[in-house]
Amino acid sequence: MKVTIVGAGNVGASCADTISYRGIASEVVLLDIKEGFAEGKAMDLMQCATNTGFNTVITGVTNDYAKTANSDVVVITSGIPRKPGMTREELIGINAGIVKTVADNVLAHSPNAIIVVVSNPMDTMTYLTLKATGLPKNRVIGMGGALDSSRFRYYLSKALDKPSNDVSAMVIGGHGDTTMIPLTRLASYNGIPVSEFLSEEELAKVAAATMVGGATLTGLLGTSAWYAPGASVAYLVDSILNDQKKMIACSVFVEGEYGQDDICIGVPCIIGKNGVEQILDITLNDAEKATFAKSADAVRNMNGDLKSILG
Ligand SMILES: NC(=O)C1=CN([C@@H]2O[C@H](COP(=O)(O)OP(=O)(O)OC[C@H]3O[C@@H](n4cnc5c(N)ncnc54)[C@H](O)[C@@H]3O)[C@@H](O)[C@H]2O)C=CC1
Ligand SMILES: O=C([O-])CC(=O)C(=O)O
Repeated sequence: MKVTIVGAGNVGASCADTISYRGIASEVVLLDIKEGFAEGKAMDLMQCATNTGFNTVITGVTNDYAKTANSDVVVITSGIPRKPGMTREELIGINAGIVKTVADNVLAHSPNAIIVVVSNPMDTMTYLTLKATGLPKNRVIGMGGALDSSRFRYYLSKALDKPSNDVSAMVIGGHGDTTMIPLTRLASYNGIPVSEFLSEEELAKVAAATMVGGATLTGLLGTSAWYAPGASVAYLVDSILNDQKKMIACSVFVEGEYGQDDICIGVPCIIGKNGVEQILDITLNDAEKATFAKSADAVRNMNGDLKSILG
């Protein structure tokens, strides 16, 4: 199975690292616009093979889309990341043009690929990719919920003082500092509601920390995070390539689910070889419904900024 990752920067390279280390794909092509950069990243990663014991072949190319031909999955991480103090939404001006061009280029060589959109603002870039390419909605998937949910589980595990992998929890809604919806009511510690162990106040703190999880890391690192984002993309790609049918919160095109239409927003999805195989339209309580509607309004509002590029 062949995966192309466009953008060999922090997230793209970290994703290639996890995909190869875990043997998720037999072939990974890293493509970047910066001369020699993807070639260097691929060479560095391939020199891990004997020490970590993987057999994936990673190739790096400078803007040569012919080398990406017949990819099963294409991951788009090209574009700029935010700096401390910025929102993801502020990246739209530069990233929209990059994402649209990249999506057109990859599809010219891999017409059957499933596209995973990572570049920010991710929900808007996912919508742009879907509308600009005309691909069926099952083949355009925005990655945000997998990462936000892993951060939610991390913060819950710290509050509970228990291992992250014993915590089950999900974040839906937009992938933004104010649009994310950590579903606290449904979070559990090995099947036991976390409200058995944590007060409402503690849970509110966990939810707030989750929502600004990306901003916190951007403040610490000077640019946005990459290890957990890369691993989250790899997790999603694994479910597609190996038809695992995992339930992952992804930004996908909704048509009536959660009372919304004509936006891409984070909802629980079954992810398999056909991409988005099902959207789980679960019952939210009144407060969650109101928060989801507000999140959807913000996401829809951002899509308005795409008018000039979508025509
Ligand atoms: N959806 C999510 O959960 C997450 C999204 N992101 C987003 O992912 C994007 C990438 O972040 P990083 O890897 O940290 O940035 P980075 O700056 O390390 O890497 C981006 C790469 O894209 C390349 N690039 C720019 N224009 C290109 C083009 N037209 N064609 C090919 N390559 C091109 C650059 O040369 C650079 O190497 C950012 O927009 C960031 O906000 C980052 C983390 C999580
Ligand atoms: O915070 C950012 O800008 C990058 C991102 O989307 C994340 O790490 O969640």
